[in-house]
Amino acid sequence: MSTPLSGTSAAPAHIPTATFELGSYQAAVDAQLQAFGTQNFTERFWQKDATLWTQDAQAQQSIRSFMGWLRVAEDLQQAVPDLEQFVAEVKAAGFSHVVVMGMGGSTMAPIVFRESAEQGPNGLNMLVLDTTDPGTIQEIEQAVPLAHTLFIVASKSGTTAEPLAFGDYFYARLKEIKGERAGENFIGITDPGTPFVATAEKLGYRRVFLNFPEVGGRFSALTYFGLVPAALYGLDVREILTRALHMMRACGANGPAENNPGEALGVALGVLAQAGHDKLTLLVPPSLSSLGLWMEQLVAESTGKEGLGILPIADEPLASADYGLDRVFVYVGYKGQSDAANEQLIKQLREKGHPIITILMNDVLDLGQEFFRWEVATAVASAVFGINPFDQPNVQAAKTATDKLMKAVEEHGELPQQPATLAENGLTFYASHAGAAGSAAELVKDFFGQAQAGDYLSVQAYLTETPTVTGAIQQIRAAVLNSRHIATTAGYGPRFLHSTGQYHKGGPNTGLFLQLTADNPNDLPLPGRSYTFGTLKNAQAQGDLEALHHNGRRTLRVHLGADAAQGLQTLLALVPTR
Ligand SMILES: O=P(O)(O)OC[C@H]1O[C@](O)(CO)[C@@H](O)[C@@H]1O
Repeated sequence: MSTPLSGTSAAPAHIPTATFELGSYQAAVDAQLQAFGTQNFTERFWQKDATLWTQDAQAQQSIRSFMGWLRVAEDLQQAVPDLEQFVAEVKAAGFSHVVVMGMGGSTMAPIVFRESAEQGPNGLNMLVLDTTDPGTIQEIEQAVPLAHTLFIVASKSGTTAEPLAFGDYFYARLKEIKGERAGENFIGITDPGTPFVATAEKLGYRRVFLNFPEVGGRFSALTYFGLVPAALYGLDVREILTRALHMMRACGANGPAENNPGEALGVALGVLAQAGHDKLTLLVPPSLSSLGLWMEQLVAESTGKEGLGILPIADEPLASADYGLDRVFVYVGYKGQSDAANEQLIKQLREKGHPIITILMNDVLDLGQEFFRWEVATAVASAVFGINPFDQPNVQAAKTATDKLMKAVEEHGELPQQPATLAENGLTFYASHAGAAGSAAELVKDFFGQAQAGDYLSVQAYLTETPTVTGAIQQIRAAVLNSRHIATTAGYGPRFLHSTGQYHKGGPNTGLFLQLTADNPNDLPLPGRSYTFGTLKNAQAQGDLEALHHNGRRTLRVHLGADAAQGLQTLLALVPTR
């Protein structure tokens, strides 16, 4: 890559346009592009030359074995007739609904497809389950006609606790209805040879799609993990893949350097992050509001390690005052479609001199192209940092802590209790840095008072997702953004553990973590286990808190009591607004 990048990229007409307004950082970005050109970066990238990322021999081996995503869209194109036939078979069998069950990369693309695109005329109603929260599981159970619902257990490793638990739960429910024929309502997506393949066969699953071992979870949007659900939802997967292949060629070794959309984006993001602009603030029209979930997982879990990283900031309320200087704003929207609120904001950001990148898609099927562009960009930004984008070392720490806690539950019947810092008005507080706070108001004030320029707030909600709860969390974010001027993120647990969770523990120590928990009034038993979904969720929260402490992070857990919405209002009243 040798041609300097500036202004609008001269990509072929069928590629969504990208515009870079990088101001004083343009020179550094151009210099990095020049350096990559001298190193023959593009060709080596496509040849899976792991020395582009690291000099560590073991890490190089792992990198080489996880670059199958580069060409996997070609394999999937061959599989389209089979996918179409499978959808026809499922419809002929009388299914009307599909529930996709999995974590992180195994469900993020289906969430984006479902939230961003209309259900196709021949599609099934689709829901996604990616939480151990018993309230949400019950909602899903009540929202679908069980006998006419196809359940997808999606797990690359075939060992992740959550999807296996979801599968067991719904299989037991189906067994009550269909007896030995329960397996007809289940399919699996997993890698060849995982323990789950044997389980699925034993239980008589309708089908198991064997995925590609050389594709990691967060790079799997354009594999069976993204495309089986997309096809069942009635989307034109052939067209999604055709467009992904356009992007693949534009990012390919033989394309002209200035037209390489993935490298252009990756170099810009990498260089900006190194210069302190490490909060990738995503702006989207309402119809693309879930894109941030997918991007968080891809970018944060890939880059957030060794004290480095890029943190996506998704769905943030608008700031009433100036943003900090740690931001790069990325707008992803549609060509020719007005988006007045974001246009107005971008105008102000431009006047203030913030770096801004704008990507305009033609329609929703261009997501196929964007998935590929962002995958390349993430790998390229990681090369700028010199880190392995394909591992997630710190996710395991939280999982291990949770496993240990679950063992204690099996032995003693309950989770070990944590000593509280203080309790007031129905809320219980557990602070990592308690100081001398004598009241809840002081404690909360002290917690947010730690915020410095460049820090971020992470609200971690192990709660049932509802509009009211989300609204209250957004109010907390707005108060902190406007009073402390730091970037704010929010995620429902345990979903975010498989996404931004890596960055929280492995990235820079700039996070303030507000963990929210509540009672589980309508808990659900887990078939074959001595514990409930609620206990598992509590152990995941506690395990992650331990992992955060182990990494010296600043945390405040607030247990909201029996009524999460009510508890959030009480907490909100304590959050400083100035
Ligand atoms: O598909 P699996 O193996 O169940 O893993 C789910 C998710 O968990 C992680 O391995 C770790 O969070 C993600 O990278 C992955 O997408």
